[in-house]
Amino acid sequence: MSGQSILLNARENRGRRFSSHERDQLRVTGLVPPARARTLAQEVERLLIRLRALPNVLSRYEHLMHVLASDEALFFAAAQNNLRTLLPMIYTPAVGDACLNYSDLAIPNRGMWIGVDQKGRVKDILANWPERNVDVIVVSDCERILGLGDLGANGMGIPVGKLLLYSACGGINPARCLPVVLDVGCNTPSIRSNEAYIGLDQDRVSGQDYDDFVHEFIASAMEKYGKSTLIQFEDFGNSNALRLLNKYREKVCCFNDDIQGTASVGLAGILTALRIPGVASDLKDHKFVFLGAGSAGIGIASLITLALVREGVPEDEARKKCWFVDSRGLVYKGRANVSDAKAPFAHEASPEVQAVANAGLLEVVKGLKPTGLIGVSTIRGSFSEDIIREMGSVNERPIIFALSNPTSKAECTAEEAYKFTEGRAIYASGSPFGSVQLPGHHTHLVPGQGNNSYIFPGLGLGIVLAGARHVPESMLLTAADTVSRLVDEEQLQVSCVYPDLSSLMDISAHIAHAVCQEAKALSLNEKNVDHLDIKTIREIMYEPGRGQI
Ligand SMILES: NC(=O)c1ccc[n+]([C@@H]2O[C@H](COP(=O)([O-])OP(=O)(O)OC[C@H]3O[C@@H](n4cnc5c(N)ncnc54)[C@H](O)[C@@H]3O)[C@@H](O)[C@H]2O)c1
Ligand SMILES: O=C(O)C[C@H](O)C(=O)O
Ligand SMILES: [Mg+2]
Repeated sequence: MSGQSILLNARENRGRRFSSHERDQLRVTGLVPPARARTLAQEVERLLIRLRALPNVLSRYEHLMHVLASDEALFFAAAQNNLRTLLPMIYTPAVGDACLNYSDLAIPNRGMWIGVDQKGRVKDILANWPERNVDVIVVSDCERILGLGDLGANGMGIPVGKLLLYSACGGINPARCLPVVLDVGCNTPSIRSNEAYIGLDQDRVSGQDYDDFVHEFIASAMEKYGKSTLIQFEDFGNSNALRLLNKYREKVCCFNDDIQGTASVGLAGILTALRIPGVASDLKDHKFVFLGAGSAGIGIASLITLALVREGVPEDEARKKCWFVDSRGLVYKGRANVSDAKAPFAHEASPEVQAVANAGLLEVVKGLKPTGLIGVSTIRGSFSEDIIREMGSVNERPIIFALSNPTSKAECTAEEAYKFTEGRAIYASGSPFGSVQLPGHHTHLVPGQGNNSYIFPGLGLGIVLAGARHVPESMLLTAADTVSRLVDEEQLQVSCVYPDLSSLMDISAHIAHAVCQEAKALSLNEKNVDHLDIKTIREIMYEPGRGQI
């Protein structure tokens, strides 16, 4: 490799960090400025200063994508050592803005867009990806990007962002990550009317054509990269997400992050809340009302059910702990438009149910008196002051999770949840909110970020290390237990139900260890995991300037 090609290769390039000896050896002397070699820590500091000086979310996103494309070690060193600062710039909420504007961003291409017009040629197109080994593929058809809807090919920011977290939080080598958008069209006029739109200018395909295309992609990816490559389905629309998961979960090493990753992080937060004084300490004694009965809500409720079954509660009874309100109101047996996915959580039309069946969320909360309210509806403000106050009046410590992303879609803010419950709410949100100091309260309250980013990097790492053939639900359960266990007393004191975000690399090592053990217990591991204790896993995780997996 010539000196110039080293500098042009993001994986090799170390810019001004090459020592004078390396500069001579690699023949880059003269091609980088002559000042004395800088350290990675100095470069990270400089990058943070630069980011602070940039005027807005999109300029910071653009800048970071350029750093990523020119100096990967710098990007990931900055991210791993400054997760609290960098995550909101590359993931939710910034990635939402980035996707809305993707066609107009001045950023290098990253990932693969495979168009439905290329049906029959997917294998050949995949051959264009330069890497021979891929551990994780995150694939989206972009029909439901965060709570922003169908963004078509602009949704690439999501698979890219998820995989950046695989490396920054889960220590997967970035060279072994493949972001994919399956461009099956877009039904959002404002996205397609942009003359610079990067996707296919056509309506979404559906039905058999859609299924065949998705299948061709999965079969081609398996053929090229092997059966142990993990496929993460991300931000598919509601009509396809669960259907595709059920179709492939036993056949392919895959999971759906919005259903299963979310379920795991949701359950982790709930399990942690049980340890806070004033909250019933037994999961059996809880009742949850979900606003939104889509992938995320059904996913969380299904895993709560599994957690209760594990404690000996019969499945039917366990399901009764979860209630759903969707855009048509309370979900109950006999109501119109109760899909197969919602049906297991449709309650008998008892007088108690009928009394609130046609009322809004406030009446439902008044009637059912839930211990927890979980927002997965994409509707900002749907947890109104009245509703939050009602949760506060029926619970000493109400659990209020506003999980919709990005920030602009959160059902309520952290401040609203705390203010209207006099600081008693146990609050978490999908996108980050800062800590809150209520007047007259001496401790500040710290909202947890109930985001599947606590789960998928470690889950994926464990799956890759074990060479797991499938991803059974018990892995999601074990990941939830692990995250919950890692929440310390200090976090609980400030009402935070998740561990410190900046320790995500360590959290992922713990999850990966638990997942490897689970794979072994179920004989799903193609690889030996006996030597993989937490310390060993932590040591082999990708960290710039250190060993790589
Ligand atoms: N925090 C996380 O880790 C996480 C993970 C997954 C999804 N999410 C967020 O959750 C939201 C939902 O995601 P999803 O995958 O379930 O989407 P989805 O499209 O599958 O489901 C959305 C649900 O909301 C319901 N809804 C829409 N308007 C409503 C209204 N006015 N009142 C009540 N319900 C209404 C819909 O009927 C549907 O059931 C998104 O904003 C997404 O970003 C967060
Ligand atoms: O992407 C996120 O931040 C979480 C989740 O997968 C979502 O779709 O909202
Ligand atoms: Mg998602």
